[in-house]
Amino acid sequence: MAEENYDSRKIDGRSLSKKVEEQVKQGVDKLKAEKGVIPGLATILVGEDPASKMYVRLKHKACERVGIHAEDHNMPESTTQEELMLRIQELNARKDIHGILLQLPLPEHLDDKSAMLAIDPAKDADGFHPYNMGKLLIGDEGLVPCTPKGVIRALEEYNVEIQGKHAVIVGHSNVVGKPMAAMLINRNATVSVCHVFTDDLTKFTLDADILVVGTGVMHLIKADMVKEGAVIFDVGITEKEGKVYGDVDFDNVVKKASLITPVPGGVGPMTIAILMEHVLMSASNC
Ligand SMILES: NC(=O)C1=CN([C@@H]2O[C@H](COP(=O)(O)OP(=O)(O)OC[C@H]3O[C@@H](n4cnc5c(N)ncnc54)[C@H](OP(=O)(O)O)[C@@H]3O)[C@@H](O)[C@H]2O)C=CC1
Ligand SMILES: Nc1nc(=O)c2c([nH]1)NC[C@@H]1CN(c3ccc(C(=O)N[C@@H](CCC(=O)O)C(=O)O)cc3)C=[N+]21
Repeated sequence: MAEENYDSRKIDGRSLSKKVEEQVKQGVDKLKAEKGVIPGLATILVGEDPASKMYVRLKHKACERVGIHAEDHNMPESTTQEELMLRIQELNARKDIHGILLQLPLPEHLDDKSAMLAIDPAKDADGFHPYNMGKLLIGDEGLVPCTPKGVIRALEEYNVEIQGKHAVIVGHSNVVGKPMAAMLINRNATVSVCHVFTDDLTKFTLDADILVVGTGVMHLIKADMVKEGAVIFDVGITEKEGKVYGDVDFDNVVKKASLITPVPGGVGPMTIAILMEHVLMSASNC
C-alpha cells in the first residue's frame, strides 16, 4: 500500500511566520512614515555559546527582513553582574531602543532573575519580566513570552477551538510551560501541566485535545501516547550530529494527529516572528 501523505496535517511555522512578519513590516513602514520612529531591538548575549549565537543571528536576520534596527551586544564570558546590569540600564535609557532581549541561558556566575528584573518592562521584548508575567496571569496579555504566544497565534490561524478543550502541556518552565498554561486558561481551556514528577504522563497526553510539549527530551512523545485527532505543538529542540530534533516522534505521531508542528519549521520561526511583533508594539507605544 502506498504511504499516505500527511502534509495537510503539518502546521507550517515558516509560512505562518512569513505572514506575521509581513504584517510587522507594514506596521514598521507606517510608524517610520507617520512618526519617524525606527523600532530598535538590542540583544545581549554573554559568552560565546554557538547555539545561542545562532539563535541571536536568527533574530537579527528577522529584524533585517522587517526593517527593525538591531544591535548586537555580545559581552565576554567574564562579564560581571554589575557590568551586565549597567549595560541593561544604558539600554533602558536609550530612546532609539524599544526592545531588549537578554539571551538565555546566562553563564553560571550570573543571576538571570535580577538581570531580567532590571529590564524596563515596557522594553521587555521576551515578556519574561515579572511585571509582564503577572499581567499575563490576570488575563492582561501585552508583552508575553514569544514561544507560547506563537502557539496561540497558530491555533488562531488554523481555526482550532480552545474553549472547553483539554490542553495538556509537558514542561513547566517559566519561558514555555507556565506562560503557555496561563494563555490557555485565559482562553477557557481545561489545562493540565505535566513535568518530570508527573506519575503517569501517558494518562494525560492520551487525553489531550491540544498537546504542547517543551522538555528538550528528544522524541519523548510517541504515537501510542496521543489521542486520534489531537493538535500537537512541539517546542523542544535537541541538536544531535548537526541535525535538530523535537520532543515528538513526528513521523509516527503525524499518523494520529489532526495538526502537528514539525521541528524545524514549526514553533521556532513563530517565536521569532512574535518577537518582531513585540518590538513594533513597544516602539508604537513610546
Ligand atoms: N522553539 C523555540 O522557540 C524554543 C524552544 N525551546 C526548547 O524547548 C525545550 C524546553 O525549553 P525550556 O522550557 O527552556 O527548558 P527547561 O529545561 O527549563 O524546562 C524543561 C521542562 O520539561 C520538563 N521535563 C524534562 N524532562 C521531562 C520528562 N522526561 N517528562 C516530563 N517532563 C519533563 C522539566 O520538568 P522539571 O522542571 O520538573 O525537571 C521542565 O519543566 C528545549 O528543548 C528548548 O531548546 C525553548 C524556548 C524557545
Ligand atoms: N531570552 C531568550 N529568548 C528566547 O526566545 C530564547 C532564549 N533566550 N534562549 C534560547 C531559546 C531558543 N529559541 C529559539 C528560537 C527560534 C528557533 C528557531 O527558529 N529554530 C529553527 C531551526 C533552526 C536550526 O536549524 O537549528 C526552527 O525550529 O525551524 C529556535 C530556538 C529562543 N530562545
